[in-house]
Amino acid sequence: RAIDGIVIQKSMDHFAKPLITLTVLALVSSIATGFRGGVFSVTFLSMVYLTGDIISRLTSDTTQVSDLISQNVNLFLRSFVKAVGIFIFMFGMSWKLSVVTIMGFPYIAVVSKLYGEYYKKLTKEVQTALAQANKVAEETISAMRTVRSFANEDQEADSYYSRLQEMFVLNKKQAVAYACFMWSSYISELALQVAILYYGGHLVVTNQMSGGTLISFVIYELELGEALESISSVYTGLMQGVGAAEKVFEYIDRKPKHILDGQQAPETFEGQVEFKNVTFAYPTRPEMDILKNVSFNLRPGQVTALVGPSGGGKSSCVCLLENFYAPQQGHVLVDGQPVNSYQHKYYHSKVALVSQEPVLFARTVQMNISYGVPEAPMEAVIRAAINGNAHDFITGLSKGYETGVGEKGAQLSGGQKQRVAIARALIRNPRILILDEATSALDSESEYIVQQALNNLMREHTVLVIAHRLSTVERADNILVIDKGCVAEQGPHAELMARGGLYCKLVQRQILGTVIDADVHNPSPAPPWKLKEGDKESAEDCSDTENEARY
Ligand SMILES: Nc1ncnc2c1ncn2[C@@H]1O[C@H](COP(=O)(O)OP(=O)(O)OP(=O)(O)O)[C@@H](O)[C@H]1O
Repeated sequence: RAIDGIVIQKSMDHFAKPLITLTVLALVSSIATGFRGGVFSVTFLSMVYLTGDIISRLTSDTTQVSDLISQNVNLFLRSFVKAVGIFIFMFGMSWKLSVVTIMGFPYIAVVSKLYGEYYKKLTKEVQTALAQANKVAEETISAMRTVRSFANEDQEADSYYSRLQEMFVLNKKQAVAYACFMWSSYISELALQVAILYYGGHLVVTNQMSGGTLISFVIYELELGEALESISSVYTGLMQGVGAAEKVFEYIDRKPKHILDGQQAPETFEGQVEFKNVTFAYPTRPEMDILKNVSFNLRPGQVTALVGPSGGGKSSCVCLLENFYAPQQGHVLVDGQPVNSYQHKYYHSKVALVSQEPVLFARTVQMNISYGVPEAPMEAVIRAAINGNAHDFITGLSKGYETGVGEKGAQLSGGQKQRVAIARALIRNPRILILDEATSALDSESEYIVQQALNNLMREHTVLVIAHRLSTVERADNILVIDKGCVAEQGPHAELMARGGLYCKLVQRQILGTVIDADVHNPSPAPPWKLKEGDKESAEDCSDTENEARY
């Protein structure tokens, strides 16, 4: 109208009115722009806040989702609203020219759809390749000493490089797809402009349209082209975000196979454990039964030792008692109730595990001991450390209980880590204590002291010990020999020795090994654990070559 006002009517009045309208619209539009920016910032800040808890696990994917979506949804919405608005104006000006414009749309839509799908697929593949590359890097860095000690740096670097190469190939495909898409959208836009000018010129020449209207139409068409262009470029980013989001939601939507929804939290918890005809296979290998119809009892005040050949299923029994998995058949009962019927937090405040290779967290010693019970007072932390024979070495550290232990406890020695882990178990005063060769990394003096502390605990608690060193289990009230997923025999040490079965053979193997060791390397001192004469004899009695080979 402004153009027609000057070019055709040649009147300032006709020109001024649309100019005022333009000014008002510009003002309103700038306010709307500010509002849009503000609303988006707030919305996406809260989105990042919501994804914060999973960000550590899925850093790159979640960051990509929130970055790409926050940047692109904003632009996409603006361009979309703008394109629709412009189109309505164009239609109001000349439906004929608008029809010419629309004719180009199906082509643009089909190309965008195909491109979007392809780009999304590539993005998912890139995410997977990146995750694999990161896995290699993470594993190598966290196991740097192992890599060094085998001088395998080059192979690890090569393996990382080959994963990056895979990603690079995918990135190149993305770049080619983007180039083709851009090329086709520019061509289609250009073709559209030529068609509009050609047909519009014809309409003006035949007096079906004023020159000013054609100019406005062309200006709108340019704006429309700009809006469509930004929609298409944003579309790439959005598809990338959607691809990454699908991966993130795959994780979020994963349902745990073993659900921790137990509700029971009784006031008294005695710690009577019963494995009742338990058959168990790991979910990753469902066809292979690791435990077969296993039944046994653990009683409060008693120490039960699990022994047996490697791979027999001892740790798997611990996993079931810790409620990490559910058995396929049979029941794991504590005080007559299935372990999964107890409330998760409650159960693990009553059942504590000290594993063979305890994992500490990159926090202070005090935080590691009070892990899971952050409200525990300092006195309780110190008491637990004293009972675990860790107090002396902790007070000798530069910052005492405030000393950081490094990633996975790497700044402590094996024995120190184990003592902190024992203190971490003792602080909760558990009713059931599971010790997986818990004293294996200690020197004989520390072991003696820790053993004393554990002995005191053992009188009131249900204790399950997994031991390879038979000296550790000699004193147990009951010994369960687990072999190939079955309870091969059970009873106290003397009874099993007299029976002359598998246990006897295991003992005999160790005694002979130790005696030979002591003779060869260190003829004078006594072996690390004391043998009674009778044991040695009975052990020799049950020697047999087939079992020699197995154990
Ligand atoms: N997460 C797992 N997924 C699949 N199979 C597993 C898993 N963990 C252990 N196994 C298999 O279960 C069997 C029993 O393993 P388990 O760790 O219970 O034996 P173990 O008696 O404790 O052995 P060790 O004395 O060597 O520690 C082994 O054959 C092992 O390969």
